[in-house]
Amino acid sequence: STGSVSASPESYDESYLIPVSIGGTTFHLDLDTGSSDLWVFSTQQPASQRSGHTAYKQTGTKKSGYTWNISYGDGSGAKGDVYVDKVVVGGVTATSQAVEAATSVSSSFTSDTDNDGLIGAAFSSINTVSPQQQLTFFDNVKNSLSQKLFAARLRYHTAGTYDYGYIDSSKYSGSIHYVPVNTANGFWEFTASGVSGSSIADTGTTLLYIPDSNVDAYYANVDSASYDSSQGGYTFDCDESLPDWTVTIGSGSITVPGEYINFAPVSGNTCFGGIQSSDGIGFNIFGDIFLKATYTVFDQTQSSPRLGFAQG
Ligand SMILES: Cc1nn(C)c(C)c1CC(=O)Nc1ccccn1
Repeated sequence: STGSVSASPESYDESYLIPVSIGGTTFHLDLDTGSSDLWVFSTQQPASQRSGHTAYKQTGTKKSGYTWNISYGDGSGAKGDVYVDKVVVGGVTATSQAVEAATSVSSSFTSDTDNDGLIGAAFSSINTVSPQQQLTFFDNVKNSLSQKLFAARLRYHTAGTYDYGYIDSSKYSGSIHYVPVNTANGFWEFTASGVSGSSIADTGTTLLYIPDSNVDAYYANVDSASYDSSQGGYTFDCDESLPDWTVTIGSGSITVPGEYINFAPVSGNTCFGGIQSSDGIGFNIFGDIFLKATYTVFDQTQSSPRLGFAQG
């Protein structure tokens, strides 16, 4: 089988949401290649915590005694209990998917009323369900796909797609360049030339986080840029045109247009940069600012997983 689903950006491309059918109800979830839990808002939460969200009404079978608790690097988090239900994404069906229903979520999730939860697409080795880890949607369906892969085509300020089971050559230019993936930490982890340390391809993270030295070198070419500790990153005049950022990954190179690196206004005519420091995180994060310039293939067709990057 194959499938494709639209990925619609929230304002400023803060995240990209896909429609997911769970037990016959449609939820709008953030497909996150940086985590491995499929969790949704649920009627088990206080009404005030889930106001404005589509909430799961336990249509599936409860897995008694199973719980989950996830914390994300930005300090957000959620927890709850576990059901098994039918999940459909872009026409691809997992008949018995672990659906993690929230009993509590942190404030940033409650306040983002477009987002009804996350569908993780990293490796199942970092799923947080206890006492038995559960499989991601992709792990559950990959054997039924024509090819064991999915591909992300996120776009700047407009809807993109996630393709399942096939590569759509109309969505990129040039060729796809593949690099090996280190799965030891459960992420789609790879090495990028000229960017020190390990990097992860993470659709669930908004910005592009790279080492200080690369960040400083980039903003040295932006006259109005400075590091603003009150905002927690580099800011600049919203009207200043920004340089492109190019990186070599394997035998290919990807260019992020400067326009994509103006993330959003933070106050008046001051804008927050899409490139920020990964120092303190432990790895670099190639989030949406980068991914929206690419067609990225999350590929398990070989004996070892690999990532493919092409210019979008
Ligand atoms: C790891 C990390 N450190 N820091 C500062 C950031 C922003 C991250 C990435 C992160 O938190 N991503 C995320 C957040 C919520 C849901 C899904 N993904």
